[in-house]
Amino acid sequence: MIEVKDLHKAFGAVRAVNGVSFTARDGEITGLLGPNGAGKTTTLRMLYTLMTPDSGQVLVDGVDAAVDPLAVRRQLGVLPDARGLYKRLTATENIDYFGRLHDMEPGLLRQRREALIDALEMRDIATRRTEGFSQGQRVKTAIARALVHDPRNVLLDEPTNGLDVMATRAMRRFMRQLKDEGRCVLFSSHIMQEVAALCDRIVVIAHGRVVADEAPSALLAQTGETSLEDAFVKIIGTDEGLAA
Ligand SMILES: Nc1ncnc2c1ncn2[C@@H]1O[C@H](COP(=O)(O)OP(=O)(O)OP(=O)(O)O)[C@@H](O)[C@H]1O
Repeated sequence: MIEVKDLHKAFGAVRAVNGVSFTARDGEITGLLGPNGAGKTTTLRMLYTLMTPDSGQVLVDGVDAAVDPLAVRRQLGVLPDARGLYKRLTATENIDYFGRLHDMEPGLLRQRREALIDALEMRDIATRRTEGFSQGQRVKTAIARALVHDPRNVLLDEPTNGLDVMATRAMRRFMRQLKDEGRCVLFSSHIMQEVAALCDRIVVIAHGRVVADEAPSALLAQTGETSLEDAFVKIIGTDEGLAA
């Protein structure tokens, strides 16, 4: 479980994250939804301890990220916005390298890596160097690498960005599988459709603030709209929505 309490982060005069609080629960998919520049990536970066908040608190399975960042990283699997693969290494070597950084026992690492290669349908690219990989192939490799140590909590920054329809559908299936395994899955997106198709809970962020935090059905009821896209536009696009 991930608990975020009153996070703030400014870059000079830009208040990128301005008092964000929410909870992402185990066995659920939580979507962080907001327009470009809303503060999603900055929020996620603070959650995975890449960036220090100006104020506020992040708890991962009850562990405070400011107090024990290493313990928090062990509990997290992260697909960052910059996928950052080692291009001279094969997909398998990229995954194994992360497993070794997590001090995994070789037998367990092999078993877990092979299971992820199957689950992500990347057997055909497993022994290829990642240089020249397509967007979808890079995302799959980065996700396998992020999950090799079997984390309870999974953070994905725009996981379907740049993926085609088939790859997007496969990614959604995979995220549901993570949820069914009881993990806490938190991902960011600026695409309503994406969030609607997957989420148990939607946290809408605009201008660095949470403007809604509801189950999809409650979001519709709250806005009086019949489509989630209209609800999203209403929430972020009107003064009432922004003040909510
Ligand atoms: N390192 C930085 N230095 C200066 N400004 C930054 C930095 N990182 C983010 N910002 C600013 O903070 C605000 C929030 O950015 P952030 O990347 O968190 O948004 P986002 O919701 O992830 O957007 P997108 O959907 O476009 O990726 C933006 O105005 C952005 O320009």
